[in-house]
Amino acid sequence: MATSLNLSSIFSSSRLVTTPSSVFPTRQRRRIILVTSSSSGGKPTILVTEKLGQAGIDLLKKYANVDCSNDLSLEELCTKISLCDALIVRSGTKVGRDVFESSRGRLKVVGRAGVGIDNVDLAAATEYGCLVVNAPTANTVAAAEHGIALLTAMARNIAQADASIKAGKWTRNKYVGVSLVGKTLAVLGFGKVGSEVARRARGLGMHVITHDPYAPADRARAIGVELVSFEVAISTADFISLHLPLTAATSKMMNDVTFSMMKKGVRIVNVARGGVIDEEALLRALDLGIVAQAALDVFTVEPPVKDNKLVLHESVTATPHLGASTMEAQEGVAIEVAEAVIGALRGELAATAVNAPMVPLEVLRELKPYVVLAEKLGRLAVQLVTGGSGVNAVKVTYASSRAPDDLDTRLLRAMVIKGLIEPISSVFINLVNSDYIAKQRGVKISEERMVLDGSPENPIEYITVRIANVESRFASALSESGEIKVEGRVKQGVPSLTKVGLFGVDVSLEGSVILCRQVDQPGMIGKVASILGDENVNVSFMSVGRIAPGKQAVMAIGVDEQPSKETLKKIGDIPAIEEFVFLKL
Ligand SMILES: NC(=O)C1=CN([C@@H]2O[C@H](COP(=O)(O)OP(=O)(O)OC[C@H]3O[C@@H](n4cnc5c(N)ncnc54)[C@H](O)[C@@H]3O)[C@@H](O)[C@H]2O)C=CC1
Ligand SMILES: O=C(O)C(=O)COP(=O)(O)O
Repeated sequence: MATSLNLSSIFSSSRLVTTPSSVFPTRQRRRIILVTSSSSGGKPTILVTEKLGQAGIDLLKKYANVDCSNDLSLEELCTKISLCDALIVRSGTKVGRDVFESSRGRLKVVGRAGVGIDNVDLAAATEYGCLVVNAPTANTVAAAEHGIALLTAMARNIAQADASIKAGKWTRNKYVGVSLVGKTLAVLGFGKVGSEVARRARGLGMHVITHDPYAPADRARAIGVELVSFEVAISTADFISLHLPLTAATSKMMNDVTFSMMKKGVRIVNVARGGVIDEEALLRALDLGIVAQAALDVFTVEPPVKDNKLVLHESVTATPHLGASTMEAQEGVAIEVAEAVIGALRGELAATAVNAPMVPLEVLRELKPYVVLAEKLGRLAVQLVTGGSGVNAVKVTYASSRAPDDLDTRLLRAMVIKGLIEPISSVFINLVNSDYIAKQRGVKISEERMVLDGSPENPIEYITVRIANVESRFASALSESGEIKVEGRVKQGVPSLTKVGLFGVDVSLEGSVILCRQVDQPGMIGKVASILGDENVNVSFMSVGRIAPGKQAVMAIGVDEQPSKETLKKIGDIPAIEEFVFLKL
């Protein structure tokens, strides 16, 4: 049975909502109350701390008192915020815990007029009951155009030549550039911005390849772009353009090791986030000539320090985070964020909300361990995907002896989506935006209810998550029909993994998991445990599921810490182990 989210009903009535511990930090779990008017009973007050398109300001003024105060110190911001119901920022205002604390409960919405919300402390926002919304689509083209502008300017030394001629020189030989036509461009991250960059680069006659394990292959094919592995992308490209979110997996993705795999003389563009590049390593690669040139719009620390060596480097073209700065994009994001902020102040739902799940407390209490289970199954399943076909068909099965009407699966569905998409994206997913995000990414989620006999005491017996039409980096995770399949139950309150592909296992879903397929034989548990023990990795549990004695078995090992690459290699080198995978929960 497919369940759709009727979000407006969740926001209506008393507007009492709560945050589940699995989704948002637990330091201060409290009920969030969204109210529709300012505490003074009159018009709400909205503080705008950075340049915002006039169309957005005009819209805000129709509904609220608008205070546009740029360049506030933290102290000034903290003083003003206690008099404001909403705050609108771009990337230059740090909205940390102290801001939420200082608001003393009055601040109800933070609007980010752009995509990245790394400058807003989401955990604190949620704890203080403050909704955060962003404007994820209106600056996509601007960022893509800036990427292309940097690519072409870099290849033809435009910035350097311009500085030279302005200094009274007429230097022609020094600024001979390189051509783009026929060259290979690797686009890393084939999301909204990356795909627009790819489309434009094709128009420049470039051969475009992309690495994004989660992007739909048909979208790439439609614009003549080849999806390849990370290694192929970085080692064959003449140009690399970064369009990834800054996540744990992408942080310093460009480092000494990855630079050493690149073609000598590669050229790099970064319009994503500074933290995706190890800036020290880039300096070394530039000085060694591995990287011939770089064009950077974003930096780990913004603004960069005055004598930042990258900014001053002759082979670097730098811009001060201008990706979204076109008249059109700024008007667009201003309208997008203004509508979302006004809607949220009115108590309506924002499709671009990045926090604030809303579920009645009674439902939440009962479903709490299943919420954790759903998210972790999604997280496990997506980590098993490999290859370029992309995640586009996910089926979630809830086996329950409850009558279908007696089980609200909206939160579970949202949490499966959260588990599937958050590890691979810059978006934050909750009950409000999960379906929107899944649809936007071309991920079709279907739900199925399996009605079991027996006592309806437990809301759910087990949940199965299947991803169709993908390859797996752990072949044993495939079901008979070729889908990645993971299944879990709540056992004595603890979410547990009970099936991987065709193999039954029994693993509580905490910490991380190593899955190994092996020839079923005695002594395997001991061998793996002793390798992990040698590195002081604490094993929390082990379980083996086999097809038949002496045949193949899947061993699941729960570990508290992430084992080193060397340790994982030692496990893989055990002769009886046919394949293995390390999964973070
Ligand atoms: N410089 C500027 O002014 C602007 C910068 N941005 C930044 O550009 C970046 C991309 O933004 P959007 O395209 O809107 O985001 P998006 O979420 O639409 O696309 C990101 C893509 O990266 C992929 N991805 C995630 N992890 C990956 C990995 N480890 N390897 C390969 N691919 C991976 C995702 O599957 C997704 O398709 C973000 O960092 C955003 O903050 C966006 C707008 C303006
Ligand atoms: O939207 C984004 O992610 C950006 O990086 C744009 O930042 P800005 O609004 O120009 O400060």
